[in-house]
Amino acid sequence: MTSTGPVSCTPTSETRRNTQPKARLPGQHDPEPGPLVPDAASLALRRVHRAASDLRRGTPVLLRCGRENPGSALLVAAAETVGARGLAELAALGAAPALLLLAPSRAAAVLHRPIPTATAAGTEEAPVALTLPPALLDPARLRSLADPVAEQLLPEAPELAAPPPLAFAALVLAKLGRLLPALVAVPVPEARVAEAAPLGIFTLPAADILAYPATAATTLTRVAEARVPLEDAPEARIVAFRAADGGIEHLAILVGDPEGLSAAGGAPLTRVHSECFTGDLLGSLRCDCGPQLRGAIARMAQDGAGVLLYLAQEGRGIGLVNKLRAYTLQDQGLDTLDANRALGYGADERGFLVAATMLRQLGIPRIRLLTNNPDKVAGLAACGIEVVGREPHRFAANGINDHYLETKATRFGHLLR
Ligand SMILES: Nc1nc2c(ncn2[C@@H]2O[C@H](COP(=O)(O)OP(=O)(O)OP(=O)(O)O)[C@@H](O)[C@H]2O)c(=O)[nH]1
Ligand SMILES: [Zn+2]
Repeated sequence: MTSTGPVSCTPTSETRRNTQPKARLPGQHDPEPGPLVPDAASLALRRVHRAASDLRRGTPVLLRCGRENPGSALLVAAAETVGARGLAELAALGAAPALLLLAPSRAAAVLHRPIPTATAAGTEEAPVALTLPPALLDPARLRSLADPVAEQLLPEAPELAAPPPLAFAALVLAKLGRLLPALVAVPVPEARVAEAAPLGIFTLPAADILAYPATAATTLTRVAEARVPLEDAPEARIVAFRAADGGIEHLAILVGDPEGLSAAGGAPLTRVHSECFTGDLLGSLRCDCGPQLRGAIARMAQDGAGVLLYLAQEGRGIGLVNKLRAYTLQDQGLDTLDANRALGYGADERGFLVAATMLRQLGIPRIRLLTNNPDKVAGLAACGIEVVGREPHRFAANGINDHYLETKATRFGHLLR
C-alpha cells in the first residue's frame, strides 16, 4: 500500500505557520455596524478571493513576501487561462525570463524524467520551475504544458531552473482557484513593483494565501436552517454554514435529534461526505458516492439520529473540472490516485477543519464515524473531535467502479470491513 501522505487537521495546501491575525471565532457575529473597518482576517480572505478570481480570468497577480524575504515579488498567471494580454504584462514587469511553475509530478511528465522532490512548508512537495523558451510563451502551448489531457508535441523543451521565492504560495493560489497547478511566473524587481497597480494588477501578501484554508474554516457561521423531510428520513433538517470568504456553503443534514443525543453525552452516527456532482446528483457509476450518501441517511434514520456533513470539496478537493480531467486520464489507464498526481494535485486535497468546526458549532464533539477511510478518523481526531467508533460504509461494486474501489483499498488504505 502506498501512503497518500500524513494526516493533518488542515488541508495539504496550508501552511503550518499561520501568520494571520486571529479570525472571528465561529459563531461570533459582526460587531454593531460602525465605521467600516473589516477585521484583518476578513481582509486577507477577500484578497485571496480576488487574486484567485483574477487567475481564473487570465489576469496576472503579484505576490509579495512577508518578513522572511523582504523585497521578493513574483508576478504569476495561470498557464490554463493566460492570454496574450496577460503574457504581455508579465513581459513588461518581469526581470528575468519567464518560468513555468509546476508540481513535481507534472514537471516529470513534461520533462520525461523523474524529478527529485524537495519539501516546502513542512510536508509539501516544493514546486519545480522550468525556463520557458520564447516559442512556448504562447497561450495554447502553455495550456498544453499545464494539462496532461491537452498535451501536444512541443517545438522546444523547457529546462529546469531554480524555483523563485513565493513559488509555493503561487501554486497554492492556483489550487484554491480550482485551476491546474501550473503558473507562468516572473520575479519583479522591487523598483518596478509600483508599476503593477496602474496596470490593474492586484497585489497580495503570500502569507494570506497560506493562511487561507484555516481562516476560511474557522470563520464558518450558521446562516440558514430548515426542516426538509427526506424520502429515507422524514425527520430531517438542513443547516447551512458559510465562511467569511463568501465561498460555497457547507451543509449539515441532521436526521432526528443528534444535538440532543450529544447533549445527553451520546455519540451520534456521523458521515463526512465530500460533494460529488456526478455520483450524488446524476447517479454516476464511476464512484460509490451516491449509494454512500443515500445509504448514510437511511442508516441514520434507522439508528434514530445522525448527522451528515455535505462538504463543498468536490473531487477530493480538486473541483469538478479537474475531476473530469482526472476521469479522462483514468480512461487512458491511470488509477484515481495517479490521475490526480498527473494533474499536479495531491491524491487527496481535503482538510478536516471544516468538518470539525461544523460539528463543534452543532454541539456534537463525540461521534461514531461512518467511513472506510482511516484518514478521516485520524484527521477529525487531530482537529479535536472524539471519534469513539468507526462504522464501515461499503457498498457492492457495480461493474464499473470495481477498479476505483480496489484502488481506494490498495492505495488509499481504505478498510475493507
Ligand atoms: N479526484 C477524484 N475525486 C473523486 C473520484 N471519484 C470520486 N471522487 C470524489 O471523492 C469524494 C468522495 O470521497 P468520500 O466518499 O467523501 O470519502 P472517501 O475518502 O472515499 O472515504 P469514505 O468515507 O470511506 O467514503 C467526492 O468528492 C468525489 O467527487 C476520482 O476518480 N477522482
Ligand atoms: Zn463520486
